[in-house]
Amino acid sequence: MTYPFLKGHGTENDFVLLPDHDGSVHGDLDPARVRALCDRRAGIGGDGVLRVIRTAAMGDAGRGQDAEWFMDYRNSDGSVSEMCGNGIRVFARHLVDEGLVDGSAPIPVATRDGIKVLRVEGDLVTADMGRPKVLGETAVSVGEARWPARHVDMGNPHAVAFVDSLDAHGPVGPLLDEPSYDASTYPEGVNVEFVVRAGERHVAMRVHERGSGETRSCGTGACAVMVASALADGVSGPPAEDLTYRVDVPGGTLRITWTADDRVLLTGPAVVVASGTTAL
Ligand SMILES: N[C@@H](CCC[C@H](N)C(=O)O)C(=O)O
Repeated sequence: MTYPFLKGHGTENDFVLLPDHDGSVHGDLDPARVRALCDRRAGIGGDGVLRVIRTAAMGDAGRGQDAEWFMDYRNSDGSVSEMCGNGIRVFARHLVDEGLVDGSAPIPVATRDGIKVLRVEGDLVTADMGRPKVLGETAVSVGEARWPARHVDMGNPHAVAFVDSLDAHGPVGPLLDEPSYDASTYPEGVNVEFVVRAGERHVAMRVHERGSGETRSCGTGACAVMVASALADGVSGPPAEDLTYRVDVPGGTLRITWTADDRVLLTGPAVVVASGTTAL
């Protein structure tokens, strides 16, 4: 049996897309299948899988969400996450490319973190990620190095640590292993962002993603980093007027706006680069 797939990325955070509009093709999407699809040598390769399914076919997860399409996201280890900021931007690109939605209008997409609204403008896709939750201070460590970190929830959990250098030969290292974190703060695991200042309202980051390891970008992570940076810059909550930061990631650049009405907008490129069939 073979199945259609597509491959896309947002700032090199890459995904296998599985069209399964009525939910009849992939059943419960077994974690072993997700791992096989994401395998960079024996599979297609990706940081995660985006199942493209109608909300009506998602059962309880989609209940009460007034959006035709649902982004059913899995990390490359097969685990489920509530939200993926780059993934949902690639998802919207795919819906527009395939004529499944009107790309000239806002696009609502249901997720495990509720409905997100996207706008596609040329090469750029913006996701309204909703209200950030700033949940206090924590700490993360890599080997002997330990940093204070800001706990920010963007629908999924993040720990944002400001460091002196992102160099893989420095204390942050190559991030081959998961950083240590406080399991009582993050019982379901955490995405850890390491951040340096690059200029005014301009930062750079690396990320170790829960369920995927180090990736070249993380949209929700960039949003968490922007909020933590703005707070460190003296903003005490939702800004008086819209505030935009540039966030550089290894795979490109994202622009994050924290709006005066307390929403976070994530903007960057998103492309679908291949399609085919797979027997995996
Ligand atoms: N890469 C994503 C985040 C994917 C989910 C994350 N690994 C988690 O488990 O929460 C993004 O672009 O936001």
